[in-house]
Amino acid sequence: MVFNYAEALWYLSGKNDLAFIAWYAPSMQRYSPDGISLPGTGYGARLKNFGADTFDQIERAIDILKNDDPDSKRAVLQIFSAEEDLYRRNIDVSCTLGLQLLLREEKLNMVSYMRANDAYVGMLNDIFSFTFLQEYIATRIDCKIGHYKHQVGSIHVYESTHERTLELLNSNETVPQSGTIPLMPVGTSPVTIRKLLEYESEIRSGLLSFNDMTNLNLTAYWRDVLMDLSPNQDRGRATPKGIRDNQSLLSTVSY
Ligand SMILES: O=c1ccn([C@H]2C[C@H](O)[C@@H](COP(=O)(O)O)O2)c(=O)[nH]1
Repeated sequence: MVFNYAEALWYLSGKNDLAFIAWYAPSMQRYSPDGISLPGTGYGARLKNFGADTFDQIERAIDILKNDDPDSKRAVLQIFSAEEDLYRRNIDVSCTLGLQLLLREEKLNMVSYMRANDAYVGMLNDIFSFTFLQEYIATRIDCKIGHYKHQVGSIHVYESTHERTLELLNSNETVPQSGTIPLMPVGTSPVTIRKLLEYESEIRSGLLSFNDMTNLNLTAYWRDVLMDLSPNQDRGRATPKGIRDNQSLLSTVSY
């Protein structure tokens, strides 16, 4: 879960720097072609700084659905770029083509379109971060969350995780369902996200300790997220977990 919140915030930072995400998951270094960035997997740069004009697609989608055309079929967050090097020499090509937002009956639905998804390692992370984004946008529009549809061209597992995948599928393990699911607080804004990102950077620099976090001027939900990111967090503590909710929202996951 720590990685999930870190990845979601990393996307909202609008950057694709390796330093941020590798702090939570050092294995991400493997996918960086230059040791500095993740040009394909760092979706935040595409979402919030698309192309030469560094266009913020998230703010545009919110503006369209809020102020231009709530019924729009055009609120698409484009991630994959035709300019990416698709040859094997490139180790980091975007797996997500784009995310579509559809506001219907006052609920915000999301459809994700992926060219490829690793069902064992990548899928849950992707579903977490995309539905987190869906919830963030719904909060900004001030509407309820609708369905989430996950569309994938090639969904697969690798030989290295094949055994573990089969074990998981054959086990009786179930996902614990909690009674109440905290929702992202009303009033969450770009200012909130900016503040969170500043605090997150202080966590990585060792300037913000777990104990300092109790005094931050943040709602309990966002304080819990930050506490989750802290290296000296209390791992037994209950935290807001969007992912539990996501499972019931999924309408299709296998193709
Ligand atoms: O957000 C992501 C990014 C990558 N991958 C996985 C899918 C593929 O298994 C692999 C990328 O392989 P290529 O198709 O780029 O070779 O990474 C995901 O599942 N989700």
